[in-house]
Amino acid sequence: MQAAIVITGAAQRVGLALAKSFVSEGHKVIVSYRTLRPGIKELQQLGVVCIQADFEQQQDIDAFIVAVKNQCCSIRLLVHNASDWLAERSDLAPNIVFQRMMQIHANVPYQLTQALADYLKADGGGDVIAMTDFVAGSGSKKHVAYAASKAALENMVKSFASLYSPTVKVNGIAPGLLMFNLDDDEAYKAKALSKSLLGNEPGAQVVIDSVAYLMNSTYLTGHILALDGGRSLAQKNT
Ligand SMILES: NC(=O)C1=CN([C@@H]2O[C@H](COP(=O)(O)OP(=O)(O)OC[C@H]3O[C@@H](n4cnc5c(N)ncnc54)[C@H](OP(=O)(O)O)[C@@H]3O)[C@@H](O)[C@H]2O)C=CC1
Ligand SMILES: Nc1nc2c(c(=O)[nH]1)N=C([C@H](O)[C@@H](O)CO)CN2
Repeated sequence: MQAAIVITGAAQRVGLALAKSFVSEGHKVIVSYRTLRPGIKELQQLGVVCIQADFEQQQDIDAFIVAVKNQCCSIRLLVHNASDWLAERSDLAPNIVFQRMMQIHANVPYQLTQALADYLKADGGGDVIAMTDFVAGSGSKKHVAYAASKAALENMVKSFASLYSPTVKVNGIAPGLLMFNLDDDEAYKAKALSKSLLGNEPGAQVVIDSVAYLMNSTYLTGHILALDGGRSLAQKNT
C-alpha cells in the first residue's frame, strides 16, 4: 500500500494548496478539516481521504488517529498545519485564548506525532513538518498566546527530531507573511509587507517548495526553516 501524506487543516489556503500539490504528484493524501469548505469537496473529488475533526475535542483527535491508521500502512509525511491565528481580545477570557492556542499548536502535534510515529518509521522512514511562525522567535504583542504556542511547537520539533532520528526527520517552517486574509485592509497589508526585506506576499507555493526541500534533504532534522523574506533583518516599523 502506498505511503500516505497526512496534512491537518487542509480545507483552505496553505493546507489545501499542499494537498492539491501532492495529489498532482500521484501521492495518497489524507487530510483533516474542521469546516466543510469548497476546498474539501475539491479534494474529495480528487480522491483525497478527508476526515472531519475539531481538534478542540479529544474524541476527534482520537478518532482522527484511528481513521488515519485505517487508511494506510505507512506515512511518508505528516504536516502539522492546522492553526488558529487568535489575537488577545476583550470578549475572550485569557485562559480560553491560551488554552485554544496551546491545544491546536502544541497539544495536537504532540499527540499526532507520537501516535503516528510507527507509521512514519515504516517503509524506510518519513518526515514530520510543523508549520510554526516567525513570531515564535520574536514574540508578538497582539498574538501573545499564539506566538508562545508556536514556540512550544518549535521546541517539540527539536525533541521529536532527537527522539525519532535517524528514521524520521522532524523539521519546522517558520513563515513571515504568506497569504493575507480576506478582511485585511490596505493599511494592514502595507504594514505587513513593510516588515520584511523582500516586501512581498509570496503565497502557498513557497511552502510547497520548502516542504519538498525538507523532504528531499538527507541532512536536515531539528531545523526551523525561516521562510520570512528577510524579516529578521528589516528595520522595526516606526
Ligand atoms: N497565512 C500566513 O501568512 C501565515 C501562516 N502561518 C502558518 O502556516 C499555516 C497555514 O496558514 P494558513 O493557511 O493561513 O492557515 P489557516 O488560518 O487557513 O488555518 C488552517 C486551517 O486550520 C484549521 N483549524 C483551526 N483550528 C482548528 C481546530 N481546532 N481543529 C481543526 N482544524 C482547525 C482551520 O480549519 P477549518 O477551516 O476547516 O475550520 C483552517 O482551515 C498555519 O499553521 C499558520 O499558523 C505562519 C505565518 C504566516
Ligand atoms: N493560522 C494562521 N496563522 C497565521 C496567519 C493566518 O492567516 N492563519 N496569518 C499570519 C499573518 O500573515 C502574519 O504572518 C503577518 O501579518 C500569521 N499566522
